[in-house]
Amino acid sequence: MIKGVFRLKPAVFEARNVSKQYRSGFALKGLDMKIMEGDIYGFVGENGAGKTTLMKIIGGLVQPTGGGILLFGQQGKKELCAARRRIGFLIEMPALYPHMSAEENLTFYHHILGIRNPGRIGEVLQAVALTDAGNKKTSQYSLGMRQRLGLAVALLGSPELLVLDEPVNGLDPAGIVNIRHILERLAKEQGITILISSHILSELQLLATRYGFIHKGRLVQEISAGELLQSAQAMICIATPNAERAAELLKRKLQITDISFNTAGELQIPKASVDLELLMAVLLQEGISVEGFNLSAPNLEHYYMDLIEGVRR
Ligand SMILES: Nc1ncnc2c1ncn2[C@@H]1O[C@H](COP(=O)(O)OP(=O)(O)OP(=O)(O)O)[C@@H](O)[C@H]1O
Repeated sequence: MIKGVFRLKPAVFEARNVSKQYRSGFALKGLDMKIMEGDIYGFVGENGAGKTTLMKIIGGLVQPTGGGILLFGQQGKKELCAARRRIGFLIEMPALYPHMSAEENLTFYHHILGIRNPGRIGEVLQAVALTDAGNKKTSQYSLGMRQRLGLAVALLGSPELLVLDEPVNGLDPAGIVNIRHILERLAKEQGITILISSHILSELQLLATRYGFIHKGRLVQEISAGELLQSAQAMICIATPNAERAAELLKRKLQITDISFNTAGELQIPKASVDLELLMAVLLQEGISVEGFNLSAPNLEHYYMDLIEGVRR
């Protein structure tokens, strides 16, 4: 019998018990984390949780005060330096010369990075959908275009890993979707692994294949997109003009305690905590009219809020 060989993808990045202490206190506190080749790793945490600090440690811009990191399995000082050439960063926007075109700006970075392939500038402009605007002065670029140009700079060295700190921050909806499509293509067509932080969780959920939740400098949990979907977080949403009364009834008659209201004023109940037939029967019996009913898929935002609430308790 021929046995199939199941090969695990290698870790591209690993943090082992990483701490960073500033004078003001700890930014990272014994953080462990692993990004596997091919992951689009969504890095989620509130302001000040430590996301940028970790990204800066990956880039060598900040040194940890405890623990250490591995990049592509390498951990010596020299080896980490060499491994960083295989990574593209968009942590802070690279300086762009406003009076120069995108092509000229890229030529400048191309030179600084010592990249030999002259065709690379055209390739990265195409990858970020800026080919047609390549001759335009960057002073005339929108924020979304500038952000894509920043991504193009990060791509110049043909990285295997991209580290992106809130790349859609401040962009309009079209700009956000543009960036998502570009990143999806880079992951799918070029096999680039991506570490991306964002506060827009609904958007991040459309892109990421894995998530890491960081709270006060510690990684609280890692979960795959598949595990998120299988989590018990699917919600039943009920639209009724008598939402308050319905909630009170369901609490009293069915002992359902975790009822909330969404922004549309609908009742929200975790699917796992109800018997649907019984719930409908109670509402109808009590003369509560149900105008709409739907089941919302497990949602990254709910999952994260529940997780963090649990950690805070
Ligand atoms: N250079 C620094 N000197 C002192 N404290 C710092 C420095 N950089 C970051 N910090 C502190 O470390 C903590 C983590 O900051 P960090 O920027 O890594 O968080 P973050 O998760 O990226 O937050 P945000 O989502 O707001 O960008 C914060 O309390 C911050 O004030």
